[in-house]
This record gives sequence, structure tokens and C-alpha cells, in this order.
Amino acid sequence: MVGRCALSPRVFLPFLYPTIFRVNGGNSARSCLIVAGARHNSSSSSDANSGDALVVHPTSRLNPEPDDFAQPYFADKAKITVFAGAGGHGCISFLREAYMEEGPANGGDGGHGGNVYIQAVRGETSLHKLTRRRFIRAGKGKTGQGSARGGTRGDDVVITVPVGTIITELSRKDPEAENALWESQHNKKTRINIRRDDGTEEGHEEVPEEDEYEDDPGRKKWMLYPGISSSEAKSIILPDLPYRDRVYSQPKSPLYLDLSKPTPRPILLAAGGLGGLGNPHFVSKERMRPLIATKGEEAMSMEIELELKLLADVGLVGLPNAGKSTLLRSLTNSRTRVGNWEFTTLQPNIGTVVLDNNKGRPTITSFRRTTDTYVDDVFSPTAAAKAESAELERRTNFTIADIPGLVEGAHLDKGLGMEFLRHVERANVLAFVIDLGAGNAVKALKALWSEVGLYAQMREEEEQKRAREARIEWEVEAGTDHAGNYWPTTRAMADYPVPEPETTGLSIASKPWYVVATKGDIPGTQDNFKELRNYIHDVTTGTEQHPSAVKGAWTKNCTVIPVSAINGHGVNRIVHWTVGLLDG
Ligand SMILES: Nc1nc2c(ncn2[C@@H]2O[C@H](COP(=O)(O)OP(=O)(O)OP(=O)(O)O)[C@@H](O)[C@H]2O)c(=O)[nH]1
Ligand SMILES: [Mg+2]
Repeated sequence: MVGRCALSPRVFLPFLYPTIFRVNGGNSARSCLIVAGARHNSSSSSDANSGDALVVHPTSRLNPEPDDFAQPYFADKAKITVFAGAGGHGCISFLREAYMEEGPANGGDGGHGGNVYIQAVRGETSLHKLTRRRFIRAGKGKTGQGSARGGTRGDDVVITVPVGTIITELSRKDPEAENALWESQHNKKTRINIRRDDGTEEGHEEVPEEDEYEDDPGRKKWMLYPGISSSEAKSIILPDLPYRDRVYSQPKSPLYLDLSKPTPRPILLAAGGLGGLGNPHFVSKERMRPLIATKGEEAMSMEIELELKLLADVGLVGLPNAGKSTLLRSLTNSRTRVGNWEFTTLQPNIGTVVLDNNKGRPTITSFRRTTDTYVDDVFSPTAAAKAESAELERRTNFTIADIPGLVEGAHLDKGLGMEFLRHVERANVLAFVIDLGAGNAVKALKALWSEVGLYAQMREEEEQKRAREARIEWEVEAGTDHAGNYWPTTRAMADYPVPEPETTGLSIASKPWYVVATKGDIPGTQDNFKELRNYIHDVTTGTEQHPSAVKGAWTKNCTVIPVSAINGHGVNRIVHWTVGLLDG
């Protein structure tokens, strides 16, 4: 993996050494700088500035006023409850015509309830639309009508989320599954009793007790003609509920979806209930005029948590006030907030670097691998991997995520780090932004890497815990043993030893990375830069270990790119270098 822009380790840019590039008393190199005493960076340490006049930059797009910014709505977490639509009831009705006293049954079936789907689409960047909606409901199926008119189907709902969203099921309520469980348990109970009595010549079926029968959810599924009396209702003989094929089956519990790619078709989250059957379904020789129909199925609901891990190509990692947002502005059209204080950025910003001249002519030639996966694949990662069809596509842009600054202990949730570190977790390339004017750059880089490394280990532990929990617990369905003893549905645990978790931190440390040494225009930062450059060189050659101290971390082609983001100097190198790393 080699960066496109092979930096000569000995090249220094004019803003780092203005004196070398000064022509005729330095007018040209210093033309962009106004020397005065008005504004200076609090971050620029006194030693860095010693002996030089303070540099003031005119207000511009790269050095905006603190209130000159655009703040898009953003949320990266949401908790919602989705309700599938209930099925409409079947109808009890009879044909009424002149001279026809007792017409045939003609009640229509109820419509099926609507489904709730989820789809990851490009273009969405936030979950803020969902945070305000606690409930999302699909439409109910309409009740059937007379003259054999079926009820209309409930409307489906498709929830669109940004690519990079993870959906975790917190709880679900599926009345139909509960009913089915009740029935299976009670049928089994009855069957066991028959078997026990089978020693005699004629085994008899045990009649369920009265109140147990009343609880039978199967009985509650019926609708009786409103015109019949209560005594008639009690004595009415109900047929067995007809077996019905499901149009959609509910996704398996617990649901976990990692939508790291756009889904070509929506994925089913909750299937709507089946519509009830109208009375013509129950016509028989004995029951010529059925006064019964079935109710529509009850709706299933599920509480889910959505977590967005932004999928940017490059993640900017830096201490607060390092100049990340200014760098993002200089590379993209972003209007993120810039200010000379810590934690100016409170939420991640994504900027897009355009690699063509907006007329289709590329300024840099780059290719990306495109992958297509299909709906069912998201449930089975191995199947997804197999089904992946990869082909090369010309890259016209790449995205950069600017996240709030990290402080020491960010992985322990200090500062704003922890909340936003997960956005870097998925970036393909990491760019460490180091302020050359804020003390020792090598120390700063090591501090940043150590936070990122610790965070990666923590995430790995979490992932392993989740995988362990998913593996060792399962449900044992109700049943009988060989002696005919009945047991109810129980949860079981594996009794084999679980392997010790191994956290390497490689999930992040194995990513390609580089350093952006910013604020190179601050006088007196050359030595700091030189030390950093030598250190990075040693890391690449293996003389120094990776700054995170993680074994096997990526050290293939580390580099440091000096820039002065506020002047837009040197930033083009970042674009070229990033493209080289992204293309691999
Ligand atoms: N001299 C100089 N100042 C810079 C440069 N880049 C940024 N600054 C200044 O540094 C200060 C902080 O810049 P930001 O871009 O807001 O820094 P940040 O890393 O996004 O800060 P947080 O969002 O708080 O983490 C601002 O006053 C910028 O004008 C640079 O290249 N040279
Ligand atoms: Mg910022």
C-alpha cells in the first residue's frame, strides 16, 4: 500500500521554513501573514512562539468567525418501538336478495396487517428523524365486508437509515407466538394423559378444565354473529382453527443487523398479522349458515435500538483544538464550526472530497470496489461474503469524518471521546491531526494512539461477550422425556468451557494511518516537526514500535504530512496520500 504522493522525507514546505523561501526580504512568503498582536492561538505554546511576532490570519473561509458555521441535525442513537399492523377481522354476512330468504354466506376476509421494514440507503447521514419518533406503526388490515369484499391490506412502513447503522432488538411482544406456545403446551399435556391411560383398551382424552378452556387463546380467535344470544354463544360448537400458511415469517429473535452496506431491498423487521377469515370458509354440511368468522391476528411489536457508526473513508483523530475542523474545511466544502477553544466540535461532521472537476473529468484517478449483497444475506454474514460480487468502480469522491477532540482517558468516557470514538472505528484510513504548536508532537501522537488502542480493545471485549452470550444460551422447547414426563420451555446453558477472550486492539491498529502535522505556519515549530518526522520514519523501518504498542499493527508506510490548514497549504498532499491508501 503506497501513498500516491511519495513524500521525500527531506522536503519541507515553505510555510514550515518561511525564511528559506523568502525572496527580497521575505515579502512573497509572508504575504499571506499579517504580523500583529491581535489574535493568537492559545494552543501555541510559548516555547514554540518564542522570539517571533504573533501571526494573525485574516478572516476567511478557513479562518471563519466563530458564528460562521452550519450545524446539521445529527443523532447517532435512537430507540424506537415498531408495531406491525394487526390483521383485519373476517366478516359474517349473508346474501340478501328479493325472494331469497336465506342467502348463502358471503362475508369477506379481513386484510393482512402492514409490515415494518428497514433499509440502509446512501444519502442519509443521521438518525435524528427517528429519535423524535418513539413509535412507528404499520397500517392495520381493514375488516372484510359483505358481498365477499375483502378488507384492504394495511400500509407497510419502510424505515430508512444511513449506511453504517446497527440494529439491536431489545424486546419483542408477539401475541401469536405466545398463543402458539400455549396451544403446543396444552395439546402436549392432553396427549401425555392419553398415553398414560393407554394401558386400558380405550384410552380417553382428558377434557380440559373449564377455566383452562376459557383461557384458550384459540377460542378468543373467533368472532360470533352479534345477533346471537349469550346462551347460544356458549353452546356454539367451534370448528378447529384452519391451518394457514404465513405470507411472511417473523425474523428470528434476537434480531441483530449490521447494515454496513446499502441494502438493495428493504429488510423485514416485523411482519403484519394475517387477516381473519370470513364466514364462507366455515360452511359445511352440518353448518349451512355459519355465524362465525375469525379475528385478524394481533400485531407484533418490537423495541429496537439503532446505533449509527458513520462510514467515512477517513477519520480525523486529534486532541481538542488541534485544527481538525479547519483541516476539514480546507479539504472539503464543509462549514463545520471552528473556534480557538477546546471542544468547538460537539458532534461528528462528514465532509466529501471531490475527485473530479464536477464535469465528470477526474482530477485524481482512483477506483473503489463495489459490493452487492441481497436481503437475506444480512442475516448470515458467511452467505453475504459468498454472494458478494466485487467489481471496480471509478471513485469520484471520498469522505472524511471530523470528530470531537479526544482527551486522555477518552476510552473511559472522559471528555466527549468515547461517545464518538466509534465513528473512527469504521473508517478505512485514520489521519492523526497533531498541532505542531502545542508541545511535543511525538508525545501527542502516542497519547492519541494509546486512547484509540485501548478503545479498540474495549470494543473487542464487548463483541466477544456478545458472541459468547449468543452461543451458550438457547431455548429448550417444551416436550416429554422417554418416561412421559412433561417439561416446560426452559433456557439452557452450554457446559463446555468458553475460550479465554483475546483482545488485541488490532481491529483499529491494523488500519492504514498517517499523521497530519498542522499549524506548520506557527514560527518555531520546525524542530518539533523534525522530531515527529524522524519518529515516524523509525516506526516504518521498525526501529520504533507502533505508537499504540499493539503487536502486528500497520506500520507499512507511515508518513507525516506538514500542512497549514488555515492557509490551505499542503492539504493537496493529504488528498493524494489518502487516495493511495484507499486504493490499496
Ligand atoms: N496558525 C494556525 N492556526 C490554525 C490552523 N488550523 C487551525 N488553526 C486554529 O486553531 C484553532 C482551533 O481550530 P479547530 O479547527 O476548531 O480545531 P479542532 O481540532 O476542530 O478543535 P475541537 O473541535 O475543539 O476539537 C482555531 O482558532 C483555528 O483558527 C493552522 O493551520 N494554523
Ligand atoms: Mg473541531
